[in-house]
Amino acid sequence: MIKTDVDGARQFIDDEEYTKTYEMAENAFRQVEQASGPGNNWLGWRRILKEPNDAELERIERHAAEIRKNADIFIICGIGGSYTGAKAIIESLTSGFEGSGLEILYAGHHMGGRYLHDLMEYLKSPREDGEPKRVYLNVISKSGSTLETALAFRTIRAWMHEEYGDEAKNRIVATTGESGGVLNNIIEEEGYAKYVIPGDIGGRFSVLTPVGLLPVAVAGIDIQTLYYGAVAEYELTESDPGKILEYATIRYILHKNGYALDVIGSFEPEMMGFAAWTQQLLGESEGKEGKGLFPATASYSTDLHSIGQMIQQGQRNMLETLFVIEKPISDLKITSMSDNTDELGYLEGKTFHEINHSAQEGTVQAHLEGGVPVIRVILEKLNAQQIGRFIYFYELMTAVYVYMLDVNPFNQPGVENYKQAMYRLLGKKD
Ligand SMILES: O=P(O)(O)OC[C@H]1O[C@](O)(CO)[C@@H](O)[C@@H]1O
Repeated sequence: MIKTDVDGARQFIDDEEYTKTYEMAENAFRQVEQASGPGNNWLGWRRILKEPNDAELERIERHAAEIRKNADIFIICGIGGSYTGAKAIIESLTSGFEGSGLEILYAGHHMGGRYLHDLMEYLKSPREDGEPKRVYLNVISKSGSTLETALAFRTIRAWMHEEYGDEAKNRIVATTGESGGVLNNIIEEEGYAKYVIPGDIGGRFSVLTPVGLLPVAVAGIDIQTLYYGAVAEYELTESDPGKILEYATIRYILHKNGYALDVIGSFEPEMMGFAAWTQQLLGESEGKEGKGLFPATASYSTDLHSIGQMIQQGQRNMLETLFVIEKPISDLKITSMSDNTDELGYLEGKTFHEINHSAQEGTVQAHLEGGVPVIRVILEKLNAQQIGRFIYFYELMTAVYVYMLDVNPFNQPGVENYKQAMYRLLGKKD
């Protein structure tokens, strides 16, 4: 199960205030459970774990196996919740140094012209053996109209049709809402394979739908284990939500007492994709009506040598969340050397994981002394089962905590503002 260590935050909180606020967390959990809070038609991320759709999981596995067999490159084309979760899972469970095999690339998550130009050049360039690259594309957009994604999709699919002719339609997969929107029109016209994003699940809560599951399965990750990890966490927290309520209570009290930032990070670089995923999950859910903790991210030790200074001695308005892995998948012993010119001989016999652990403990001690409350969220091991649990743990914690703020966790009205201003400048007709 997902464990937490909140001692480093509780010391900043008065016991009486904690007990009183915990009751609010219980009420907020009841709102989620009974679907009685604002945005209660957006709770499909719970429904899918209560009633798993095994037929869909199997369809995704079959399709992913076929893509893995035939593709050199698989492009995930989406923005926000349409790609962040898959990227986080893939980066956490694959090493990035596999070398040969299927390459996973991303598009549609920004409008950088150079990036897309260079990506297209790369796709067009032949493989080492001189053969053309076999490219597959998964466009993921619930609305089907997000401009960043739609433009990248237009660019890549136009080239794929030119390059592969009729075969292109077997290489393009679309994941979108049940009906409506231009993407559904394109799918109908071209005959692309389609996966549906359920209407009651918003983008940032959609990683355990085909949005995340198809790309993750294509990356060779066992989606059954991932999915049923989330189911296990769902079942556990239905009867025993204590850890979630504790976490939400602490976050709520710190927010109420004037804290403004949550610096989310890890000493494990492979968890940083999840820092980005959590950033969107929390940010779009709580940042409304003048409320919310700004979710910043920090990768350690790297960022101890940049924003570490600020965390230690800057404005005292931040808490810190650390994702911890107890047992590493793999580890490395410090190299033994006959001489000790580099004066590191005292570390011989230790592993990098052990030393990283000391770096983490030392940092937590320093940050606590510097007045920064620290919450640790702990995975026993980095595997598909624990990651599935972690995903649901955060989804539920987010919903409970945001209900405590008396805010609808499931909409993001503010995101429209930049779109409208951009469309005006681009001269889009209504
Ligand atoms: O899947 P779509 O409709 O392209 O939206 C992408 C993302 O944009 C948002 O609606 C706003 O950022 C996110 O919630 C969503 O994940």
